[in-house]
Amino acid sequence: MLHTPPADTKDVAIATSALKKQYKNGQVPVLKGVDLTIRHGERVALIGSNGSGKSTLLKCLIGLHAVNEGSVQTLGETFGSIPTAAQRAQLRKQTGFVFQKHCLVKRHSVLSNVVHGMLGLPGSWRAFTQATAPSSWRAKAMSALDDVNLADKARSRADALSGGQQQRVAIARAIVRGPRLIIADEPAASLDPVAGTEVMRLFSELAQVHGITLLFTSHDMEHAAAYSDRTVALKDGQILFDKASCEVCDQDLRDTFQ
Ligand SMILES: Nc1ncnc2c1ncn2[C@@H]1O[C@H](COP(=O)(O)OP(=O)(O)OP(=O)(O)O)[C@@H](O)[C@H]1O
Repeated sequence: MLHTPPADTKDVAIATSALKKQYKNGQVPVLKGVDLTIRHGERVALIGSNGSGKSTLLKCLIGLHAVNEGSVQTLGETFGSIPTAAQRAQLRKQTGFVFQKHCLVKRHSVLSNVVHGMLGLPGSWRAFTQATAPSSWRAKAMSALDDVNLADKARSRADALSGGQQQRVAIARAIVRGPRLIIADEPAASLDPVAGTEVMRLFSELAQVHGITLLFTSHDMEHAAAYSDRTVALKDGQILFDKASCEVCDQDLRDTFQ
């Protein structure tokens, strides 16, 4: 069952049409015609077996990978193969990324790591550390740290924090510029159950409070059910189902992972 696309395109955060992707060294296409529409403010979980193409799809949506056929529209930027440099800059400005490996600069302070979220903005060399950043950026970074309940750790070295805390810093770094979209690839995968649940809860709440569109991948079906409005399942390079997360049943999951 596929989700009905919104009638009004201004409601659309992400839309793909017959998206196909095959890696140059790949034997078969990874994505074989994906039609996906996500409205602004939706929280969407992308699920599927290992190798089903979830990360590839995320990268195509933000222009990190070239698309072979079909088109992508992300935050109003429409592109075929890859976005232009100007489109990429627009996407970068409005999108926050969080990955399984949070990639913090270990020897920098927590606050500096959040200020790094400003990189890519005009004058962004000043985001190299919190010391060179304008006070308004430091204030935004402190506010983002407050959002993830880590304001008291601002001066700590990043590597002095636990894995779960470091992932919360990565979330603060992703939201510091006030993105319209957050793309998160298995954000809780390397965390213990308690820290993972806390990270997902924060993500979902922040997205809801700030009206951010959230698209995340997960192998944890409890996370997908609890922290998204919609679940999209990928199988064999196509969407197997796309439905309200509260309607996903055991049979859907068996069909996805068998
Ligand atoms: N840069 C690349 N070059 C060539 N093949 C790739 C590349 N990235 C991914 N692939 C292949 O594309 C397929 C889909 O990979 P992808 O990482 O998108 O899947 P996934 O659903 O995110 O998997 P997982 O759940 O294991 O993270 C796999 O067969 C993978 O080997």
